[in-house]
Amino acid sequence: MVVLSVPAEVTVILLDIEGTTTPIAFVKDTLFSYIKENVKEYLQTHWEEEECQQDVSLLRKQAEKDSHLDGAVPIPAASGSGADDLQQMIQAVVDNVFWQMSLDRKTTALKQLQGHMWRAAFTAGHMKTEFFEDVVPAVRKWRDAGMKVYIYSSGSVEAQKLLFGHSTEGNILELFDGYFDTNIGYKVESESYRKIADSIGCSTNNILFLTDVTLEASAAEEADVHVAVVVRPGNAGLTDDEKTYYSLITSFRELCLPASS
Ligand SMILES: CSCCC(=O)C(=O)COP(=O)(O)O
Ligand SMILES: [Mg+2]
Repeated sequence: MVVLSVPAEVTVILLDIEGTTTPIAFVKDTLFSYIKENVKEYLQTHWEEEECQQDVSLLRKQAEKDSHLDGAVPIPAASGSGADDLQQMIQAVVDNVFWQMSLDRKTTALKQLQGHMWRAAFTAGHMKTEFFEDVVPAVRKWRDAGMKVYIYSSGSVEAQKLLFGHSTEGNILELFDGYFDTNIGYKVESESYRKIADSIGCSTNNILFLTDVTLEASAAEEADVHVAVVVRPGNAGLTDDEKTYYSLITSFRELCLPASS
């Protein structure tokens, strides 16, 4: 087995979800399919609720920012009160969600709605999160060795807690010291990693970030965070340059913690 030595200054391991702890196939075929199949009915059922109105309002603001993009789907401002107007509005939101998902956009607005929609499916036991088999044993081992373990995903913190609270391994929320999402900043922006370090109360070079996406790895590295790129079945391929440049792991078992941890 290839081993990657974790630098002695690392005290925090920061984990991405999709493509790192969890197969992309689970996210696409289960989580995202659920949204596509249920978004219209969800909006029709929950439209009058405060939480749903906040989600729609955030999506509308995002749609305004996106108006210059090719194929962007606008969401009209609430106007009349007729049933036809309501159905048109709901259809615009549905179309906007489908458009954003077709591009795998990671906007806070889309992720917030998705998190709220998954709540019913997870709490009813209709969905259980899948992890690569090495993930949970490794996280337990890291924690036993004194490491802090955090999650940083584009999925909302609320969604992250649903994922780790309802998994094929049971409720494993206790394994994590905290959760970050795009409210702290996008994963492709270096500043997000500085803010995460501030929030944890450590230096950026105390963090090792594991992700499948090299744009995220590059942003983290620019902030002086240690990174390793996770290569899993179903992940996007890497270029030869990326393979040479980044430390790669195919399993969390390949990480070797410093002796004092
Ligand atoms: C709670 S994560 C659900 C998956 C998701 O919505 C997503 O965008 C995954 O992004 P990641 O940053 O974990 O690659
Ligand atoms: Mg990922």
